Amino acid sequence: MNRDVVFLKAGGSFITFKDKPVSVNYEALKALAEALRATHKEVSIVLGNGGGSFAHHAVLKHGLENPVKLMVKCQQATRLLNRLIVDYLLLNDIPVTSLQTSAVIGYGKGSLRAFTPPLVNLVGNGVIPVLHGECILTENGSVEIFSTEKVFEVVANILKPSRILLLTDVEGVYTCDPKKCSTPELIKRIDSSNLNAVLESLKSDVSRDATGGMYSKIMSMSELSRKTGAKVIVTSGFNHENVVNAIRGVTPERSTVIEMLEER
Ligand SMILES: Nc1ncnc2c1ncn2[C@@H]1O[C@H](COP(=O)(O)OP(=O)(O)OP(=O)(O)O)[C@@H](O)[C@H]1O
Ligand SMILES: C=C(C)CCOP(=O)(O)O
Repeated sequence: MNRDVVFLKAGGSFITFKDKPVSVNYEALKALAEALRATHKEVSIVLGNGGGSFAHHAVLKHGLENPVKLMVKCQQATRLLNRLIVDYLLLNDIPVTSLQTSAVIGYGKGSLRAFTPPLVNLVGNGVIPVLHGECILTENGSVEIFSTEKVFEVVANILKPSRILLLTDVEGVYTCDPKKCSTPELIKRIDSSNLNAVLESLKSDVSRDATGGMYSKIMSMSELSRKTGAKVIVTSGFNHENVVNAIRGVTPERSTVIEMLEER
């Protein structure tokens, strides 16, 4: 692939109102469409959408029911949000199509497997595949709740990303939850020198949603940066210039960069 591959997550905190079940933030979708319009011919984008007030809400509601019920209700929620996003982007002339995560990633013979030709062919032909966080049924009938970040971990083996961009409703990772504390400070960079301290400060966020909140996001992305050498940028999806710059490889001033280069 001769263009840079960029993994872009439209986080649930950005594209939905996470505290209001089944609610889409259309202002965010508009911002996403504008950023994609400005950049999709320059780089190869793999888009992933988070679960937000759709899937996280479904898991909360059905988490204690039997695994099959949880799985079908969760997948109904992930499918719905993914479709709303894909249809919105298509209406805005962005060449996207949906890839149902649970149809291309699954367990077989005890390990995680991915059927990647559809993904590779879409990206190779200038189409933006839209994957999503998902509830995945295992061989023994249990359900694994996969964040979009985990999906990126799986497909990164095939489609080596040059950079990974996580769009949320806040400008990056702060010293404390900017929606709850009075003096949050933006952490501009996370690397091996401060990773453990940052994770320690995020521990209390683990239980906020079904995939471990900001703590699990940083855990997963620092590991992926370590494995691939890719820079990960967390920033607000609402700042058009920042998002376009980040997709093009220019780190925005108001963002958090996660880079674990030294241990490769
Ligand atoms: N220290 C922190 N720094 C930044 N955000 C934090 C922090 N602690 C908690 N948060 C919360 O994390 C939220 C963003 O993380 P979240 O896990 O919801 O991301 P997302 O990927 O957009 O969502 P989803 O998992 O639904 O896709 C913000 O809305 C913020 O309130
Ligand atoms: C809750 C489910 C099914 C996955 C959500 O994925 P995420 O919002 O990317 O963490």
